Amino acid sequence: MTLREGLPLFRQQLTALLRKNLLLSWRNKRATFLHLFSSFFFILLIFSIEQSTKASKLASAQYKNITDPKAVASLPIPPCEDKFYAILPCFDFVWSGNQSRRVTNIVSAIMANNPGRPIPNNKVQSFGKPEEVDAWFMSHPLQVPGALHFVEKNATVISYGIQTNSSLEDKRGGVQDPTFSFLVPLQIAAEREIARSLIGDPKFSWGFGFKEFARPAIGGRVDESSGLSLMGPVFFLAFSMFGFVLQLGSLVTEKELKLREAMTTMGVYDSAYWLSWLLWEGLLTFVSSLFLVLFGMMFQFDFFLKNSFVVIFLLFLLFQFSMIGLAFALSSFISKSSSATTVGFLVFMISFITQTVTTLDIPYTKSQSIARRVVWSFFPPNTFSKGLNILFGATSTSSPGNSGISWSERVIRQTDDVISINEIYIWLVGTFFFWFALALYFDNIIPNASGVRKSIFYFLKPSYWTGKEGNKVKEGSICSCIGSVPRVEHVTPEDEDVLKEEILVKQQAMGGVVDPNIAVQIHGLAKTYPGTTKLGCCKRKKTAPFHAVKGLWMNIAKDQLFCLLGPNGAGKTTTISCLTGINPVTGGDAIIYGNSIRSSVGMSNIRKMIGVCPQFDILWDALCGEDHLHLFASIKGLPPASIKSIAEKLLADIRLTGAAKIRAGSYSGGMKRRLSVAIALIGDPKLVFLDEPTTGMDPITRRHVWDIIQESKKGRAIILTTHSMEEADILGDRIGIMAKGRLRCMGTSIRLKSRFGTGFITTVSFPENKNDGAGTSSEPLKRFFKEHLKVEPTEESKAFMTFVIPHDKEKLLTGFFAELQDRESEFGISDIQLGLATLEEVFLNIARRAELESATVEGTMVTLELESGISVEIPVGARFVGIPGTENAENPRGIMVEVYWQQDGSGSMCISGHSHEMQIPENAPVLYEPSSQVLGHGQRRVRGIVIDYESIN
Ligand SMILES: Nc1ncnc2c1ncn2[C@@H]1O[C@H](COP(=O)(O)OP(=O)(O)OP(=O)(O)O)[C@@H](O)[C@H]1O
Repeated sequence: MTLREGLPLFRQQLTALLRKNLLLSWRNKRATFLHLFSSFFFILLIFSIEQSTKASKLASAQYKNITDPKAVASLPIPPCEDKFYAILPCFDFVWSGNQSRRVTNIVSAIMANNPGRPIPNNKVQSFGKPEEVDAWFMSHPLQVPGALHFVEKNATVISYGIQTNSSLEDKRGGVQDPTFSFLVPLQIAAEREIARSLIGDPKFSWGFGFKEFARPAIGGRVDESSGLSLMGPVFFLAFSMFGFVLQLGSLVTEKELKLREAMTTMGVYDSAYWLSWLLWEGLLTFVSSLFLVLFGMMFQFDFFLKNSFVVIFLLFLLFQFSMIGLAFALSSFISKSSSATTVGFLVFMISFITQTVTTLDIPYTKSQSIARRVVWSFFPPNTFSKGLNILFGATSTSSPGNSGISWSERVIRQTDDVISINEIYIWLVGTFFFWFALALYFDNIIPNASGVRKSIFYFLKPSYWTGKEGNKVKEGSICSCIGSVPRVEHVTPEDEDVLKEEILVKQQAMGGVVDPNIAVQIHGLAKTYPGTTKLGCCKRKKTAPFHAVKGLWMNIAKDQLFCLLGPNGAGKTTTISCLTGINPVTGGDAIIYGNSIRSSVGMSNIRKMIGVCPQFDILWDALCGEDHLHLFASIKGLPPASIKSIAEKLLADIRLTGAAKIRAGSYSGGMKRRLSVAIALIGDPKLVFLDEPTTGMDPITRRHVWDIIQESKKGRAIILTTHSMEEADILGDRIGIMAKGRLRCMGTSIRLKSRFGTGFITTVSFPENKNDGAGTSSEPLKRFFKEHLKVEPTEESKAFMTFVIPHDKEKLLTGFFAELQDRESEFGISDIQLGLATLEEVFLNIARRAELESATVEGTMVTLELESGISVEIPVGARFVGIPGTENAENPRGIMVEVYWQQDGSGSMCISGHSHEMQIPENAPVLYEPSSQVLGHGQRRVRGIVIDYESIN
């Protein structure tokens, strides 16, 4: 099948990615709805607040037309608590002139004759001079609304003065005018009592009336946009945060779940990836901005009605666009999608603070330097709030004209302004490009989910632009110092088949021989994860380099399934990651269908011909099985007309037709694995990597997937890793076992079993009614095995006895078993079974040897508890262990035991038991002898000697 390339592939990928974004938004309806329509709720909220404020204002006299003012005849001195802002305890008034008896009497009369409410003594404070009152005011602010100052000039003249706070005070829609609330009542009272005192008639009185002007409502009408202008900037910012956080979350999720990496492995163009997000978010932003302006107009806000529609719409649209750029840039620094909301909230808080500053016109005034304005404007919420300021100012009832800003007026700077709406547009577009460019840069230099990044000056290298040189990527964060990576020491393989393969590959590589039957040729592939030194604030964290793969040499033929086995941490996944370009190699190379994995051109060719089923399912929870296959098929470049039928066939093959339209998030583990296998097989790839494809599957499904894999072998090479020996046995044409980063053996299943298995396993069964047990009557049978084959039973019970017969006895087996069969009744045998060792045994043997190899270097010991009660320290993986101190005349070299090993749940080697004690043969070489027998705290503990018994047996 011809896959699409170049521009047609770019277009196809872009369409598929846009469709994916559409589906994700559609399936995440609640979030998308909020993104698009939250403006309605914000506008409704502002409208409601404004309406209630307006209603309370209209209830106050200030906002009413006074056509027929009422006269007030009596204005008593009010209690000080009536003052809007009074600090308690307070005084109704204070006075000075208390050295005059006459004045004191006048004040007493003012208090006693206050209409409707005689003033008690504790509500009045007296002083000698006005200066003393001023001094008292300084230390008692807001404790009194007014003061009277009396001077008795002579017997017929008493002068007085009044002090009140002259500012008008507003409280909950009411207005308190100090003149009429406090000044006039004090004046009336003072004049009344002075007159009575001078005239000498305590009943003297006169008529008084006070009437305010008939007037229209103060300010004409309530400013309808006051609520919007106050709260709008914050609300609009909060509204734009929905899109910001959702965008950030989507990008980080794709990175965190390695979905982005999976698409890259499938060959997605970075340009298509970014453009798809940009177009989709741009569309959502366009619609949400449009709705915001329409809702604003619907609620009849002057701001939306008087300013030009296009002017407002563009401000919201460009602001949200520049926030998309900022979200793209920040996404590179976040590795967990759960952090997106936190980052969004942080950006909102910062924006809120800077917006408040911008509302005060800082730094957009002539007194501020241009540099400060430029720096300030790089943060989009700042220019946005300046734009809102200008537009609110243009429609405020307090501004002359208040007719808003038309399209043609956008270029005009308003009086005292240093920036016009048009310049704000330019800033928003500029900052979008600035943040977007930074996003692309950060995307390349910040390590991806596999810890891989480009050099910080990658864009300065011509090879980046021409794509001709190596696929140069680095590992580790940009803040960590990576030490020099030590070379992997070349070790000649112990296994003759591995050595033969290495020599062959080297010869082919040197001679430039390209065998047409070879799909993958691996040349000394090595991978070392660099040790890093992270400089924290308090300490330095250092990790040593780790050699995960230490030089692999092998050929993988076309039409062959190569099965890579190995314990946890053997380096299987790392090998696959290197071959698929996810991780850069440290040494060596691999040629896949003639393309080097070290070249970026080679890698992009390789991506077109491989399929990968990663170890962990990389799927979108919200997309269904069918969506995944359509998306990856499009990314691969399959002709659009064929995608539907190919997806249907693959779904049928993996038995997911019924679940094709169900979201992958609700699939079982096995269903997800099957979908991952199907994704790997899309587009008929020439090389398929299957990393533990059947993990988590039930036995029936597993067999079915084996059938699929078996069928897919035709015409392609498959590299499969697994922990299931049965799977390897059934599927693997060739099996390689890796341990500790090295290939330990390779060959067909039979070859491995015969070379690395302990030999032939014979199980002899006894009839059920045999009542004298395995004791005495089994002795002749044991003797028969011992005499002919020199083997003892490894397991025995009433029902059966198992013997392991070494390979070197193979020639004797025909005669031996013929005689055994003839003497069945003599030995009381009911059945005899003979088989080769299992692959599991081979695997354990190889893993054990690898453990022993590193344990002897690193000194990793475990304790073996012998049945005799002795504890022996032995290296992990040691099979035959001699016990020091057991030497005597009968056993000149002492005794030894065979240690049985198995893997625990985490894949580590642990002791499962040991054999009977036996004599160490004279000719058995010592493989490893510990340097000291004395261990910690002076306590004597025995350290076992590792005997190479296998070499003589
Ligand atoms: N990014 C990394 N940095 C440092 N060490 C790593 C990194 N990735 C893997 N390793 C180490 O490399 C070794 C090989 O890992 P790898 O995943 O290839 O093993 P594996 O054979 O696939 O094991 P499993 O069967 O558990 O998947 C392990 O010891 C692992 O801890």
